[in-house]
Amino acid sequence: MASEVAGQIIGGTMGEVLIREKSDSNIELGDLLVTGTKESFTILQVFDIRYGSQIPELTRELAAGLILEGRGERVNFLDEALRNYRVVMARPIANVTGNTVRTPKRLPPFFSTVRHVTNEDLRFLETDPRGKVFIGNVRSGSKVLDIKVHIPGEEMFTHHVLVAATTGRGKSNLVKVMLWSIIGTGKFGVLVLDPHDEYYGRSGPGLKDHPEAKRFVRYYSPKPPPGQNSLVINISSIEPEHLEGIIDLTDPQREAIAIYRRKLGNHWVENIIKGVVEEKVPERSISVLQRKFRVALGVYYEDNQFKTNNDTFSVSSGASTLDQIVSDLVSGKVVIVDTSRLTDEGELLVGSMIANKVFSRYRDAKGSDDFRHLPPVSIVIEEAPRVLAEDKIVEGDNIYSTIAREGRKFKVGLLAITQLTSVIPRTVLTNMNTKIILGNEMALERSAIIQSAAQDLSTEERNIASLDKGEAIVSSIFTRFAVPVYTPEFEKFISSARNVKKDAELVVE
Ligand SMILES: Nc1ncnc2c1ncn2[C@@H]1O[C@H](COP(=O)(O)OP(=O)(O)OP(=O)(O)O)[C@@H](O)[C@H]1O
Repeated sequence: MASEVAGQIIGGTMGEVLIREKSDSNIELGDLLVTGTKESFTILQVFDIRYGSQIPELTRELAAGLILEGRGERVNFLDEALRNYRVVMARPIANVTGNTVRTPKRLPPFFSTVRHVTNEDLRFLETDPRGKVFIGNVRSGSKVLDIKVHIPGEEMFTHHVLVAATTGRGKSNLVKVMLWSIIGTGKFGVLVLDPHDEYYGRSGPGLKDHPEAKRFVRYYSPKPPPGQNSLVINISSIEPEHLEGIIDLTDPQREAIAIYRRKLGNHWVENIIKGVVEEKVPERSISVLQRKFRVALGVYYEDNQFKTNNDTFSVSSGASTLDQIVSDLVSGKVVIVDTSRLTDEGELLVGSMIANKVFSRYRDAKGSDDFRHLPPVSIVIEEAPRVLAEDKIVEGDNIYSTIAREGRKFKVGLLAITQLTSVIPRTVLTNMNTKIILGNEMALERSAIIQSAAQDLSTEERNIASLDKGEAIVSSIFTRFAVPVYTPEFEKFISSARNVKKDAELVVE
């Protein structure tokens, strides 16, 4: 990228510095510009561009008319580049002196020149990647720089992450790249509830292709490939609280459940499904619960036997699956649970059961020596409003909202992926301290994200609307400013990552 002059500051305010663009410098929306010296400079980000002209509008209109009507082949303006130009609006986002980065509180000198950012300017963003999660390369507009952005994993995971974008902008791709970068470290347990079965890579590239996958990736599926694990969960592991905020229940149904649980212990679900009548429980409640369990668990009782339509919930096997998953997480593995054959409720219930178990394991250990050695656990949940939307939380706290609120204390976090941010309550959103914002054409969604971001993104509206696949803005309390990044396409990323020796990636400033 050229380091020559790209423009000159001609006025403005702290929130909107006006720059006249040099005619050939091709400044784009989202570009990072720099003003100052090598040792001490300000980075500005472009958020809008407009035309400027020295020629009165009426004259321009007349000239255009002459050209358009075929009478002005020779009409042109004296010193075209001097008289017509573009004015760029940019916002100072960081003051950099050596390795110290500050939020700008002063305007750059009036009339100073600006240039495009270079790799050298951003070296301060490169840190030792150990214990950190790779998000992508710094981006200036649509130009990708050779600077990798890593965020400290423990802090990021336990303070929750929100990945927001409309469909097809690369949310899953980004999360796959992030997870790839931590596999093999053993420092984090990550549970991926995968409703589209797209993380492991059953029939294409995926996390299974990581060189350390054998030791650090576990795949649970109703139809596991050789060497992986069956996702079979015994229904006797279900506790009434696992259903909260996941299956809609009325008060009489809750009471019925409490009676079955008290009288029949772990066999309560099985007996409801079987239709065993309990005193004081209206038959209607039982039949409604049977129907709800049939939808959520896929288990029903017919011809004197239990039947299942998804092979995941079982009456006879799978008693140790949850413990196995928790033990995988606690030993720093990425656990992918293929929930593609389950209904929404079934998937959320599986997640709720695992999350509950992890959460109580960590809560019980809190304060002990054991706790210090437990790795942080992050739970990746696609279409997060299914459990975090306002109405889901009002109905009754579910484990996901509990984790969003207090998981940090216990080293358990959420990585929530969503197309809809606006339906998630502000209290939950503000707890999500890293937001990775990909393209979004819906104004309402952009504004929900902007309002809850860690940095002031009020000028980013247009940028967010114009982001292409893989382009994102990372707003986090762990970055000094909202960093524009490009996350590579997973397939390309892993083929280059496999060619680079791990150590060679280690760039220490
Ligand atoms: N950084 C990228 N560069 C190029 N192509 C990409 C990039 N990220 C994603 N893609 C491609 O875009 C498509 C959609 O990506 P992805 O599934 O990650 O999006 P998504 O936002 O998760 O979509 P959905 O909401 O439907 O789950 C995929 O075909 C993927 O290969």
